[in-house]
Amino acid sequence: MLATEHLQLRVGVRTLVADLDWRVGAGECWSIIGRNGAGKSTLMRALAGLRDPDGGRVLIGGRPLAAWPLEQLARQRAFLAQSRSDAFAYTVIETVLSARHPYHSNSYWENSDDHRIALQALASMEVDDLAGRDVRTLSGGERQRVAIAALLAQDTPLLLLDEPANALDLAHQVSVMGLLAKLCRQQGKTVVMIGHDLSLAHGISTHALLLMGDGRWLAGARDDVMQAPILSQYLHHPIDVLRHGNRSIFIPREAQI
Ligand SMILES: Nc1ncnc2c1ncn2[C@@H]1O[C@H](COP(=O)(O)OP(=O)(O)OP(=O)(O)O)[C@@H](O)[C@H]1O
Repeated sequence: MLATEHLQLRVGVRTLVADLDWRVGAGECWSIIGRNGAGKSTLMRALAGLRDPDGGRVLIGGRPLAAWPLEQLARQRAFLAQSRSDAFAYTVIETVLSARHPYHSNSYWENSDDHRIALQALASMEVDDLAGRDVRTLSGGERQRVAIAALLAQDTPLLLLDEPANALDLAHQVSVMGLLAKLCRQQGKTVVMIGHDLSLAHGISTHALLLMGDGRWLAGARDDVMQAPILSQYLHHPIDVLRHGNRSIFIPREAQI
């Protein structure tokens, strides 16, 4: 579904990602993990086609990003950015309906199917009761759920999410993550997301990509990569793992005071 070949990402003189050869299959759920500033968002923007690589290339469905016409690309991948600012008084439903735009190049896109799909997406994020509200009046968590609803309404095989759990309360973190996992398992969608909560990431991911921030990276099946010594090295902090039923809970060791 998604691949990178010899991908290089740099900012200034600093190399963030070096020679990334990475394959993401359909139905897989990947977590990208690394310290602040390691290059996770930079990589995500390159995967989405919003930033040119400094070397190598990104392929979606075997085709280089540059070869995809934009409208077709928008039917392949949806992207949730880390933050957004709302300059205009759009309503919640208008915001989600605009995600249907790639399906209607030559006609007005607001047909009844679009409304059904948009309302369904809002309901899945439990924000359908906010459909008529001005997006600028929403709380941070409500706005995040509306943004995820828009991503779902775009109905693409590949979902790229930069910190989807941002601003969500505990219950919604669990339900959003559960929904993403279900989309992979039951509908064969491919999810690549960034997250700082290791336990949450471990709970839903099938695979993980670790970034060191100096070019080095490690990609593989979740349980091969999400091991305490490896995570401790990549996150520059000692981490312990506890088993709780069939779950793994990742605990950072306390700082010495
Ligand atoms: N336009 C830019 N000019 C200078 N430095 C930049 C620019 N864009 C990004 N950087 C730097 O590149 C590094 C990687 O940024 P990026 O946003 O990808 O990190 P991240 O891993 O997503 O971090 P976080 O966990 O804090 O979200 C950071 O050190 C950032 O300051």
